[in-house]
Amino acid sequence: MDAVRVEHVWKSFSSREKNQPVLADVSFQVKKGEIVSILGQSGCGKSTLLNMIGGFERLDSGRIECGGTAVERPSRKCVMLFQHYGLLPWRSVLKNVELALEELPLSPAERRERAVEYLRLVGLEDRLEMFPHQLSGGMQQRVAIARALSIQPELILMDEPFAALDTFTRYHLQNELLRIQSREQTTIILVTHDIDEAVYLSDRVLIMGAGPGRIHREIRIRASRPRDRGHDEFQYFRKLILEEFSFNNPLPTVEFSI
Ligand SMILES: Nc1ncnc2c1ncn2[C@@H]1O[C@H](COP(=O)(O)OP(=O)(O)OP(=O)(O)O)[C@@H](O)[C@H]1O
Repeated sequence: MDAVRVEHVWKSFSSREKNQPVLADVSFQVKKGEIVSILGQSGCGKSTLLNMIGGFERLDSGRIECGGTAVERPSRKCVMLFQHYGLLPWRSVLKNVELALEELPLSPAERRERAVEYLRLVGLEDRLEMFPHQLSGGMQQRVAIARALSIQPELILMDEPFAALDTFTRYHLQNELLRIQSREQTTIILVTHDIDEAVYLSDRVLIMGAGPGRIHREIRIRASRPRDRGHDEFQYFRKLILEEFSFNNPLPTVEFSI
């Protein structure tokens, strides 16, 4: 069974002056345990699509299913991870993760145990009592990842989760995410602007075009894991995606005509 089904989804936003079509007839499926990235230029509707899958935004028409059930509102089956970690500054690392578990049927001791287990997975077991402002950006995002995973969701939606981090921290966290994802077999849909990130993490990349947003190509990344960013295979997929956006070999601009 598909973990996520997006079927013929249309969406527009209306203001007093006009009706702006944002998504037109978007359909795709994601299998359980798959990592799918959505790439597209700014404003093509990627975040809107992610918000609709998460149940935060209504569709105009079409249907979205998560785990075989129509998505009508946010649910615990699916968590969202953003670029800005969304931690509560007045709660310790441990308490931030425990907070996410409060609605689950766990005793306080079990809640603590689960939070510590996931913080250990992201290498933060020695920072439990620290507050977010005492951590680096990469560590704060690790807390957010631990918090998202600790709920043991069926689906994680990520909206440019590593965009605010420096390259080395980003690479490190991408590896950690893959390691944990393969253990938990969590399904991930990731919105990113970073072509390398999409090739490194994904089983498939969906390329969106704008005006209104549509998926105009799907690229299956048939590269073995763990992936090597310097390998020809990696460069092949990178180039394929760059060509989709016409970033390779741009036409020379004529400066003077005589
Ligand atoms: N709540 C809203 N009300 C009105 N228009 C909106 C709303 N949310 C998004 N839009 C518009 O919908 C379009 C798509 O926005 P969206 O944020 O989904 O794009 P995006 O592809 O994620 O962009 P970016 O890559 O820059 O984050 C934009 O033109 C945006 O202005």
